[in-house]
Amino acid sequence: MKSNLSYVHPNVTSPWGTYLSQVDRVLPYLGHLARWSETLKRPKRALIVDVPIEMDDGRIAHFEGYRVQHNLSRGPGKGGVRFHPDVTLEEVMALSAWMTVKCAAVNLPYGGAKGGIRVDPKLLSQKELEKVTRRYTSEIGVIIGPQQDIPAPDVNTNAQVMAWMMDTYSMNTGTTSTGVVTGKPIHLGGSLGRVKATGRGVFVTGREAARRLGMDLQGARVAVQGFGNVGSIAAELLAEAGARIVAVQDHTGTIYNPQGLDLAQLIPHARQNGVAGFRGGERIGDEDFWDLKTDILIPAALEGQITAARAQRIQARLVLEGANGPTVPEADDILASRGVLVVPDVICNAGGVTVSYFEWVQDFSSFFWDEDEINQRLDRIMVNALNQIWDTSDKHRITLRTATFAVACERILTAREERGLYP
Ligand SMILES: NC(=O)C1=CN([C@@H]2O[C@H](COP(=O)(O)OP(=O)(O)OC[C@H]3O[C@@H](n4cnc5c(N)ncnc54)[C@H](OP(=O)(O)O)[C@@H]3O)[C@@H](O)[C@H]2O)C=CC1
Ligand SMILES: O=C(O)CCC(=O)C(=O)O
Repeated sequence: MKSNLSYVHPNVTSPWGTYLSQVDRVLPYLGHLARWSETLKRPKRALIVDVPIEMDDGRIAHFEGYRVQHNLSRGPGKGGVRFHPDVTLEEVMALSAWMTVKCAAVNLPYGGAKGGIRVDPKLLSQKELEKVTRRYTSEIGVIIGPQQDIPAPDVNTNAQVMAWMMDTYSMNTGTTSTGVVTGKPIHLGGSLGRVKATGRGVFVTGREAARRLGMDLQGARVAVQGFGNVGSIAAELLAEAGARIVAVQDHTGTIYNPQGLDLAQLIPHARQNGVAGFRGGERIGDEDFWDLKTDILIPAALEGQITAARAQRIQARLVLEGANGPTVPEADDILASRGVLVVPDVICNAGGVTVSYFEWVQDFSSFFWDEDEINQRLDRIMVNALNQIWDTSDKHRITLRTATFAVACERILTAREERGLYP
């Protein structure tokens, strides 16, 4: 039956339109499971909440918040919470769906979920930020929980925000529920290695992809868009492996140095002021970033950044998708036809949720692992998952993105089929 919901026919370059197009591309590889494909195209549950708070000046402000549970076939929902002025329901739907695919790609016992609040946290005081976080947590409290749906950090959220979420949920339920969120501070049940885990996963998949391409990381030129948690850590680890970070871009501008930027100075500078104004490189136009001669490009900001036009200009041989949904479908085709290898978000940035899973397991057992053990387990899971995806890509002659969807969707839909339909 034709649906009258507007999100069913979105623009193909929007996040949800991009995701639906990615699903369409994998259907020929799903065999009999393809009859369950609508499951992938419909979020299981979407909650819109009003988040009212009293601002420091006495005004009452209302913010719109969301929590979408895309699929719960393989386990509880899992996925971050984003605070950003452009967050929409449709965007959160796409982000939650990519979580479903990502968790299955690395074989974690989770479904996919995501949340967000349409708010610019840069305009809030710390007290206002805490109020927004706590009210949002109470409002979505009806659908989250250690066995239901476990939020984590995403854009503009961090360990402090997770601590407030954990505390609010714990107060509301009369329990100490460390397992309700991951990415918490260490002494509140957080895991060693979680802060760097997403960037580390980008590095691990990048290292493996470079090895298969015969690309030496020593001296490889890297450009990074988005220099927050994911971008800066991926850059740091690649630089430790000998790569040269020649360009970084954030909201404040783009900095370029063909000899390599000094990250020990750039990272603290960027945390305070953004990358613009950094003296160890030349300021270039934001659009010029896409023409730079590089070996590796890491989009680590928001969705839809690699458009068809930019895909024609990208010089890198390898794109590591730190961000979720950075490449629109037409750009994917252009990059493939130009021989640019894309390691897709749904495997490339899965390091974060993998260590979130370790955190959740540690919280349940109240037994905590050391950082070496965490990093080794993370490396092993990422490499094994990537190898399987690579084999699938070779077998069917499909992109790594479609291969990741093939591996993941087979797991998701098998679980769906095995659970059956009737209450
Ligand atoms: N944190 C995690 O564990 C995970 C994150 N991801 C994904 O990685 C991406 C980045 O997340 P994360 O690093 O956590 O977020 P952060 O908030 O730490 O950093 C986001 C970075 O992106 C920059 N940015 C935002 N918009 C633009 C733009 N239009 N052009 C250039 N730069 C921009 C920000 O710049 P500024 O500060 O100037 O606004 C900031 O440097 C997102 O897509 C997220 O979903 C994926 C998996 C896990
Ligand atoms: O750590 C998590 O649970 C989820 C991280 C996330 O939001 C993502 O992978 O996009």
